[in-house]
Amino acid sequence: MSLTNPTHSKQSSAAISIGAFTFECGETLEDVVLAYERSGPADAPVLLICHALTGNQFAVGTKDEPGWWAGLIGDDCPLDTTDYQIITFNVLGGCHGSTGPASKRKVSGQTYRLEFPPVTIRDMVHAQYRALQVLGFTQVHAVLGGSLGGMQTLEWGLLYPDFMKQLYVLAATPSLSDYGIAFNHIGAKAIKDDPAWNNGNYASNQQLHGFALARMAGMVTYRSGPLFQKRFDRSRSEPLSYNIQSYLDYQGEKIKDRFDANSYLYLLEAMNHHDIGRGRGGWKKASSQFKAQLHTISFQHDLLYPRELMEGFINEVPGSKHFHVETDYGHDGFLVEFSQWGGWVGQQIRKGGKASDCG
Ligand SMILES: CC(=O)SCCNC(=O)CCNC(=O)[C@H](O)C(C)(C)COP(=O)(O)OP(=O)(O)OC[C@H]1O[C@@H](n2cnc3c(N)ncnc32)[C@H](O)[C@@H]1OP(=O)(O)O
Ligand SMILES: N[C@@H](CCO)C(=O)O
Repeated sequence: MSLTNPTHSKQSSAAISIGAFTFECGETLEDVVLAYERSGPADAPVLLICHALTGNQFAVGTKDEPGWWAGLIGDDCPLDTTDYQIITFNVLGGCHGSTGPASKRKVSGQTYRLEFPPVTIRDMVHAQYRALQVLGFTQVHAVLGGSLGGMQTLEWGLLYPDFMKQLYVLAATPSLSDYGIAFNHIGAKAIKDDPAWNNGNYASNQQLHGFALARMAGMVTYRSGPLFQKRFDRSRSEPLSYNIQSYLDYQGEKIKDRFDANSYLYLLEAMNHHDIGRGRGGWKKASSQFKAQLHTISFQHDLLYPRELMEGFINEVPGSKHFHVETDYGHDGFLVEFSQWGGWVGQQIRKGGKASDCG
C-alpha cells in the first residue's frame, strides 16, 4: 500500500493491491488494485461511500479541489469526521486509479481496453470487501451511495449482510428500469458508432464525438425539465443558439477531459445488469434478506429511479426508512442541496443525535 497526496493529517488517498481477483464471469485478473480516499480518525467506525457513474474516490477531495460530497462530509457535518472515518473506493472497472479498461497489463504493458472482463456491481462490492480486509476492517458502521453507488450499497447489504449496521441508498432501485437501460443504450451506441472509437482502440478520448453525445443524453436524464426551465428559460447568448444547447455542448466536451470512454461503457453495462433478484429468486425475495437497517432517499423529478419505484421496494423491507426530497434537480439531487437531506442522514447515523448540516 502506498500513501500519496495526503491533504492534511486526517485525510489521504492511496491505492491498495487485492491480488488475483475472479470476476462473476469467471475470468481472473492477477493483480487488481483499488484506489481509495480515507478521512477521519483511523480508530473510528467506518462510513463506506460508494460513488456514482462518473464519480471517483474523491468524495472529500482537497481544499483546492473539493470532492463530490465535500459539503456533506467534515467535522460537525452530517457525515461527521470527528466521530467517523470515511472510506471511498474508485470502483473496479473505473478510471481513477483502480484496475479498469484503461489500466495496463502488468507483464505486457498493453492496455486492457475491451479485453477487460465484463464487470458487475457484485464484482465491485467483492473487490471492495477484499480491499477492506487487507486494510484490516472486519466491519463498517454504514455503507452509503447514490445511483451506481446506491446499487453497490444494495449489493453490500445482500452479499455481506453482517458487515455493516446501516445502509443508505440514494436515487437507486433494486434493478435498473427499462427507461434507464434505454438511455444507457443511446449513450453506448453513440460511443460505439463513432468511427474514432475504433472498437475500443481510440487514439484519444478527445476525438470521441460520440462520447460527448452520450454524456449530453445522460445529462438530460440526470436533471429535470423544471430545472432547465428555471435555469435557461429559452434564453440565448447567441442569436442561433439556446443556452440549454451550449450547456449540453459544454457538458459533452467536459466528460472527455475527466473520464475514459471504455470505462464508461463498462459501467453502463454494469448498471444495466444490476438486479438484486438475480440468482436470489427475484427482488421481493432478496428484499427479505437484508440484516442491516435500510434507509432510502428518493428525489423529485428523478426520471431514472422514481419515488414510486423506490417506495414500492422499501415497503418490502421490514424496519426500513424512506425520505423523499423535493427538488428541481431530479436524479442529481444526491449531489447537491445537502441542507435538504443531509441532516436526516446525519441524524439516522447518530441514532437521534444532532442533525447538523455544514453549509
Ligand atoms: C456521486 C458521484 O460520484 S457522481 C460524480 C460527481 N460528478 C461530478 O463531480 C462531475 C459531474 N458534475 C456534476 O454532476 C455537477 O457539477 C454537480 C451535480 C456536482 C453540480 O451541478 P451544478 O451546480 O448544477 O452545475 P452543472 O454541472 O450543471 O453546470 C455548471 C457548469 O456548466 C457551465 N455552464 C452553465 N451554463 C452554461 C451554458 N449556457 N453554456 C455553456 N456552459 C454552461 C458552467 O460554466 C459550469 O462550468 P464548470 O463545471 O466548468 O464550472
Ligand atoms: N451525474 C452523476 C450521476 C449519474 O448517475 C454522474 O455523472 O455520475
